[in-house]
Amino acid sequence: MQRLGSLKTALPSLKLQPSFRNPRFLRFMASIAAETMSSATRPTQPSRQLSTTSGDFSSSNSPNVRKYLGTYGLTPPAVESYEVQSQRCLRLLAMKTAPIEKFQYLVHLKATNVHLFYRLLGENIQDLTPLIYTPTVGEACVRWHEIWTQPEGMYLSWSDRGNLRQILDNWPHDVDITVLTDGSRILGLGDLGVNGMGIPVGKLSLYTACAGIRPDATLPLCLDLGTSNKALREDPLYMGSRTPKVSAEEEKEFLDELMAALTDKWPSIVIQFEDFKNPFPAIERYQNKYTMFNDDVQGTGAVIVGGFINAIKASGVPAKDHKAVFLGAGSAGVGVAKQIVEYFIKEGVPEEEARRKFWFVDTKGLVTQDRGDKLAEHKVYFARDDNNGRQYQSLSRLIDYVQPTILMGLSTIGGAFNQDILKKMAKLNDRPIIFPLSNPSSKSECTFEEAVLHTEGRCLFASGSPFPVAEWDGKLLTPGQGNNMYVFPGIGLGAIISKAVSVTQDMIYASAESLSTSLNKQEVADGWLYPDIRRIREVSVVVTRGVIRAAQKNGVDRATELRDLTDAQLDSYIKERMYNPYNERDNIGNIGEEVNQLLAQATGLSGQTDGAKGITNGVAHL
Ligand SMILES: NC(=O)c1ccc[n+]([C@@H]2O[C@H](COP(=O)([O-])OP(=O)(O)OC[C@H]3O[C@@H](n4cnc5c(N)ncnc54)[C@H](O)[C@@H]3O)[C@@H](O)[C@H]2O)c1
Ligand SMILES: O=C(O)C[C@H](O)C(=O)O
Ligand SMILES: [Mg+2]
Repeated sequence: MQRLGSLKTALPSLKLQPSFRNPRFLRFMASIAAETMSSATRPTQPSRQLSTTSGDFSSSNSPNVRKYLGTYGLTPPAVESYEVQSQRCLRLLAMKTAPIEKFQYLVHLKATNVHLFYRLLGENIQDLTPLIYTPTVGEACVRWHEIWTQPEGMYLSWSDRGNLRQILDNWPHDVDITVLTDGSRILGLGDLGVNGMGIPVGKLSLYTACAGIRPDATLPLCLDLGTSNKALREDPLYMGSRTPKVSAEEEKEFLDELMAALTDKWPSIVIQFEDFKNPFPAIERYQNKYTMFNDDVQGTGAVIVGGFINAIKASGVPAKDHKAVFLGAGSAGVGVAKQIVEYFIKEGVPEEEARRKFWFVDTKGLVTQDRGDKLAEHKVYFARDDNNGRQYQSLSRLIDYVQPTILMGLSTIGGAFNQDILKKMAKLNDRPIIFPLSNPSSKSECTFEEAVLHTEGRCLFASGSPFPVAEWDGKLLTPGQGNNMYVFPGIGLGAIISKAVSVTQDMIYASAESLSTSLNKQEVADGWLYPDIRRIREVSVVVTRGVIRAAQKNGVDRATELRDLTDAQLDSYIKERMYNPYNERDNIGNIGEEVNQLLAQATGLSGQTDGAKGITNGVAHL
């Protein structure tokens, strides 16, 4: 094994860039971070009113503090309130026309002023989420090698095996949660190699925005195990290894080492698998040994069950009478169906009967036991044996044969639910359940507008990517967004707070049930399947509580002292632990101490306090 010293010089350093070692630059950055902190002094949510306070001695970015820092004169004279800074950001965003430009601006904002970024995101979650996450993150990943400006996470290559534990020491913060991808199935866009880093970065921003996990306690992690994407391998700007993807067996070896290394370095770490092209059954291999879950399989299953419970109620058809056709039999499709089976069982339907409510279609047509190919292991459970030797290649003919109440799309085939298919579903059902779940928007099996039009406004709809409201018969209809962002933040936070040794299936199922109960009266009255995304922090508290209770029931919680709390007490406990960019200042103490900490931290001259962490995060992520 290579010694750490030589390894560090051999690897691209994840530590501060050279400019960070320049004391003047550091002071300058410290002043920007202080600017962030100064706008974090309000204990309550900011008013919308603009104010332009200047010379405020109590502000940590006041002229006096600037003098103290030696940065007086290096920033424009005004001491700006958060509202003014926020107005500028929103204007800058509005000036940019293409979503990818807006994405780039937000990346820059997060890197230079992290607390401002999270306030802006929190206050504009509905508008900004599609820019930092699905669907824009899809385009960002496709073009990652062209638009990349600064490191935002950690990369581990196949050639690093044997040394993974030491490399983790290069990460400058303590980590509560990591999102890990090998880039091999980025949304429905295929293998994008290390360009896939956009996904862990985006998901972890949502962990912070939706569930209040501190930004500096998150680790975006991208595995560089080669890529099957030849065009990327040959692109001069590609930043990963230019080798074909390693085999499934090799990837397993690599992940075995990585899982052990991550958990050795940060014993309570929660590890979320994301956008893997299902190389091997990782959940079965790791779920009892580490605190891990696969968001695409388990998170998606949970979020769909959450909305599905409400769709079933609204459909007027009893659970036992539903039949589902799934286009796409990959990890997400099968993950969703397995959790719906669990729901049916809880509703009193025997497992065998529940299993037989599903008809899966993949590239070869209906998944049957006798179609003559060797089925991938995960498809076997749902393979039909009652097709009397008939193989269905066309979705349309399968719908005629099955007469389903539910149509789900996890196929990555944009537009697959065409007019013919949607009209058939409308003819068969009063309230057809139509869930086109593939991402990003270009891969969605249909749009909301199409679903509304061809079902005459009767569909119960949820998509993976966001769609605008649509009008039918003079009424504005709102689409549900069945995206796992409703559950993974709460699953992660629940596992962190309960210090769970593993993420059990009951914890995942609890996230679905909690989500389904989190709609308020108005949302229920309006027939929504999911709560308003603007309430996501409240919803995440409910989901987190459900996940913690399930961890306690399963006895996998290490924070056993939480067992005695009432639900109300547990909610308060959760909320108190959520990162809140408005309260950052509260952690800091007096300004002189804050500045000392900041400079000490930025120059690496002393240890850090919790308060300083918030500031250094603003600095170190530049
Ligand atoms: N809504 C959400 O929150 C959410 C969550 C997870 C995944 N997804 C989306 O689901 C999609 C699939 O993800 P996955 O992990 O299952 O991928 P996957 O690659 O494992 O599975 C894709 C499946 O689609 C099938 N397929 C491909 N072309 C087809 C065709 N022409 N006809 C029929 N079937 C076809 C494949 O055979 C495979 O079974 C992706 O677009 C992903 O973005 C959405
Ligand atoms: O990333 C998303 O938006 C959802 C899901 O994890 C996916 O892979 O599509
Ligand atoms: Mg995913």
